[in-house]
Amino acid sequence: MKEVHVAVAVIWRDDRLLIARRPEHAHQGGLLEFPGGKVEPGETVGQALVREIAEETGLAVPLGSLQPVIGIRHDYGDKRVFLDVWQTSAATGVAEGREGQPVRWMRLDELRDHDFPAANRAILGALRLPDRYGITGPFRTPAEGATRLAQALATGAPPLVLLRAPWLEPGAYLELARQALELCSAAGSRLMLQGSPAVLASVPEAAGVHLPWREAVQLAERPVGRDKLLAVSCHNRDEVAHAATLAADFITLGPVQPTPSHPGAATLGWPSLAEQVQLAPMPVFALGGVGPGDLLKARAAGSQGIAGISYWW
Ligand SMILES: Nc1nc2c([nH]c(=O)n2[C@H]2C[C@H](O)[C@@H](COP(=O)(O)OP(=O)(O)OP(=O)(O)O)O2)c(=O)[nH]1
Repeated sequence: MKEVHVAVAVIWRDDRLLIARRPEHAHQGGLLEFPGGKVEPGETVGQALVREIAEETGLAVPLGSLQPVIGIRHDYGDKRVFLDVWQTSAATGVAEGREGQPVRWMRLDELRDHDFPAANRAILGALRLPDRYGITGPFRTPAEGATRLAQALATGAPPLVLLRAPWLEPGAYLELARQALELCSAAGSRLMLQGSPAVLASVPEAAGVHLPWREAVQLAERPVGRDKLLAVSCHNRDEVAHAATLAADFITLGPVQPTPSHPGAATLGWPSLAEQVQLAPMPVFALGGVGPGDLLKARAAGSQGIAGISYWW
């Protein structure tokens, strides 16, 4: 079955995005969707987006305002699609359903995964995730960890933080996790715990659990509910495929470049990262030797953003 290249538009106006309902008779009919449609032969994805947005909603979008969000390959059984998702906040005009479909400006927190086609889960996931994922760096004791975390958060809190301390005893890690939860919540950051799914069961207020590869490889299915985030550390395409089997909400992939925390480790480089991101059916954070200065490069490679220690710790 040939893959259909679909241009999908996330159109923002203030804090709302434009949502349409697919016609009942269409493929995935009756479900909600982002405006978009097939990329016609000879068209770039940008041209397809500008055309589809105008045809379906009456809005005008400047080509240069479109920014990549994520690319999702999905097999519906009766149809294989590559959803090429871009966003803009520069659309002008009054939105109307030009093809008879109802359209509505909705807040992100109003959108529920199951109202959309299955492939949209990753799109909504990407929109809900930030472009910076801060990982905690070296410290010795839980007390020192809490002090260092408070300092780091004060100098620029990443919206999503991973508490990484594989050298702590399980009890000490949980003690620190409870403190970290309070610190992060006061700083407006969400906290991910690192380790086995059991750590999340012990501190269920955390946003989710991030599995190191050595934990992920032991699992055959998603170990936590959909109300929590599941992340996996991946280093190559086989690991990305396994993370997909576990239905991970996002992954980190790297090291992209040499990094002080893992000296001598083999690096992927940006071109190889971009190739593997293409295959990943979930948002990917580029990890290893990257910081906010690499955000444009990371986004151009199709990833969600950057993850790292050295830039904030
Ligand atoms: N526009 C859009 N399509 C989506 C989304 N999510 C998703 O899985 N799709 C799928 C459903 C369709 O199989 C395909 C888009 O097809 P389309 O909307 O252009 O339909 P079309 O009329 O050109 O296609 P067809 O009926 O000629 O086959 O992508 C989404 O959020 N927006």
